[in-house]
Amino acid sequence: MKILVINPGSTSTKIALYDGKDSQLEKTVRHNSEELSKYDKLADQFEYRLGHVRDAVTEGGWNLHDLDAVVARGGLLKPIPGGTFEVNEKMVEDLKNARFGEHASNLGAIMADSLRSELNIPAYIVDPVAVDEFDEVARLSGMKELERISQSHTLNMKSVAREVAEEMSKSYFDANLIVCHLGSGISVAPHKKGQMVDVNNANNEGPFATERTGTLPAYQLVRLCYSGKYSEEEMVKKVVKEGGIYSYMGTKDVVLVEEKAKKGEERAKLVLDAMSYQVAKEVGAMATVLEGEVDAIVITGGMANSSYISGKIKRRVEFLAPVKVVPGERELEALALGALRVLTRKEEAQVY
Ligand SMILES: Nc1ncnc2c1ncn2[C@@H]1O[C@H](COP(=O)(O)OP(=O)(O)OP(=O)(O)O)[C@@H](O)[C@H]1O
Ligand SMILES: CCCC(=O)O
Repeated sequence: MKILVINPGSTSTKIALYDGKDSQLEKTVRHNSEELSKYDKLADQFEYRLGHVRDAVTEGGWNLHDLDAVVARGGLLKPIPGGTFEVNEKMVEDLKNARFGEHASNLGAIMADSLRSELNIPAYIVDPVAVDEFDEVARLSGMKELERISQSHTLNMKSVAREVAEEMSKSYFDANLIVCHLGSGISVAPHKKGQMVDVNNANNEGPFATERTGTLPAYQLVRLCYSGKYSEEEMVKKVVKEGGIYSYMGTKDVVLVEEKAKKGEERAKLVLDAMSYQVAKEVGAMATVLEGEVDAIVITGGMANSSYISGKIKRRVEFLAPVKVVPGERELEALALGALRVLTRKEEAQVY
């Protein structure tokens, strides 16, 4: 079964060709900001990025007409459960209109849909950012106008959680895990027997991350919004793109910050320690969601490559459960396997 995998990120498009479970090609196309700034809206980047996808297929020695299916990372959709979904008209309409917000992964299903109609093959998304498996009790924020929204690194978290559960000779659906994805944003989620029953919204709640503030002191935030110094757009940028490590250190390169900390720069060390401390606190909170029944705590994502950061978190949380570190992300593989489960009829595709 020949599967084309597309994972659009804010500054890159990752593409893979899978023959069954075997990866035949993995390619990351980096897009410079000058190129992307030509497009007003995210959805306008569609043709440009799809061109790169077509080139990658040729580069891999495949013909588009050889493909059995296309699968892409899904983005900000209406709240849906985890799993594999068929790309359909309603989904594409919501994404094109950014009905639930802008996110680079919104482009995934738009591109997959175009190839679906051109090649007459099935198109899927798997475990999108918008997966919502919240317990009702997790939805209340404390202000009736503001419901908590589930937005997280579901794809990588669920894929790594399946793998860790298997290592423990359990099914994902029998295990209780707390998964921390440490990337440009951070997600900390309790996975209770295969359901992500809570998670900090990785865009604006929980620990601060490379570029995001996470939860902020509400009253001070309100005052800053009304200070007259910033427009709404600027405030959103401060929270989502210019917060966290970037706000304190002026860089999003965590390797560089770690080097500075190692050379004795106090501020760099304090920032890394504070971020690790906040992640550990969030794990503690999520352990209460699982009522203390935690089989393992999993640390994954780009920053899990740092033994300094994962070590700091581990020290504070290992009293709760064994800690497993799975650095990096395996989103391309997770997408291919999600499509394959449906193509081999192990799972039924859900309808959006
Ligand atoms: N060896 C490393 N040591 C420390 N930090 C690292 C290392 N490798 C990558 N990182 C950091 O990991 C972060 C990127 O993680 P990742 O690749 O998971 O993020 P992303 O794909 O940009 O965003 P997200 O995971 O939020 O979708 C960057 O801040 C990067 O500096
Ligand atoms: C919103 C969480 C997912 C991401 O940051 O990419």
